[in-house]
Amino acid sequence: MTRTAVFGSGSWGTAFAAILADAGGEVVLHARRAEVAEAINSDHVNAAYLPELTLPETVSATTDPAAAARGAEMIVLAIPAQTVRANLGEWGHHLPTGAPVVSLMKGIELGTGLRMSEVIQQVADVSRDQVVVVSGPNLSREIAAKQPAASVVACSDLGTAEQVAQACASAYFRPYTQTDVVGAEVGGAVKNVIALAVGMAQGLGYGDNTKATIITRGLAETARLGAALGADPATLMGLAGVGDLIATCMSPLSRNHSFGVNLGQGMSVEEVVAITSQTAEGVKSCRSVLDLAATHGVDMPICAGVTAVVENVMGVAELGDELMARPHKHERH
Ligand SMILES: NC(=O)c1ccc[n+]([C@@H]2O[C@H](COP(=O)([O-])OP(=O)(O)OC[C@H]3O[C@@H](n4cnc5c(N)ncnc54)[C@H](O)[C@@H]3O)[C@@H](O)[C@H]2O)c1
Ligand SMILES: O=P(O)(O)OC[C@H](O)CO
Repeated sequence: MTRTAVFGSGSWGTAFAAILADAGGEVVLHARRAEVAEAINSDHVNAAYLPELTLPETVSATTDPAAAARGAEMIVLAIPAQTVRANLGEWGHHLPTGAPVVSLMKGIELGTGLRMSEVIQQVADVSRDQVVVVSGPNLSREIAAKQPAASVVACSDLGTAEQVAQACASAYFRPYTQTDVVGAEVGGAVKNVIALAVGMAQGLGYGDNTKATIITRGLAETARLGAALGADPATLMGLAGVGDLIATCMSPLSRNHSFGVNLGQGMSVEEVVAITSQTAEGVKSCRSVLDLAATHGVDMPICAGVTAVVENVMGVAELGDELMARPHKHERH
């Protein structure tokens, strides 16, 4: 039985803890708030994030990072992308030497342009072959309801990817191993930005042609950035690319999609931030994706427009006009 410490007891950390337990593992969740840990231990429920999910008995929780990490054979990180560096700085020294460190985050670090696996390697002092990325169409509430889903488990070392895949394989969660970590992370980070754009279009009242256009051209932007960073194009046609893009852009359960809908319906960025209690990664990562693209000379007009809206330098309606007025070009470019 694999013993795993999951850091971050929000929506995805909690749902992923259930996956690991349903796959036969023992899980300790690290929670920042004592009341969250107490409710998980006494009632087996994380009411603040996933009230409908009853956690298996083999999931417990603690607010003590050292206790969570003690004896863990695997570490899972399910925290906001922009706080990973600070969080690891705080408790990363408790992580056991040699254990795989699994990143569930979908974002690019602001200021450095680093992918989450790169931040983890830098701050937690772990090797590239030890860092694993899990990414795919995995809306936490559907997973919590045990609806069938699949995901990519990517690591430069295939053996480590297989070990993590084994630990999370269950009747409702099907992992596919990969060695293309870059592709998995680029797909996960960019789809959040594209989902904001699709949400904005929906909020403005536009229908499926517009949404399909944004998704498809969003995939083209993702593929261009992936190619510049050395990703395998096939990864972006898979679960961590097009699969996650479809789920996030189409689902009312997506926080990024919903954030965009609210903007499209006329709320200001500040108003939507004020009513958003969970992490909508695209709001921060639009800037870091765009900066990363600029560093590599990659054109990402949808991401640029979303960033301009999020940074309050362009209105939502203007974004559509700008994109439609761009010079015509060959579809492949
Ligand atoms: N929810 C999903 O469906 C889902 C699915 C796949 C991937 N992800 C990714 O997983 C990551 C975590 O997402 P989530 O949905 O669990 O987020 P969430 O907002 O539901 O939970 C975030 C968790 O991180 C903790 N945290 C630790 N340090 C924090 C800090 N400094 N500030 C704020 N919170 C802090 C919070 O207490 C909370 O437990 C994101 O990168 C997200 O894109 C989410
Ligand atoms: O709710 P979102 O927008 O963070 O999306 C959740 C997952 O990443 C979907 O795979």
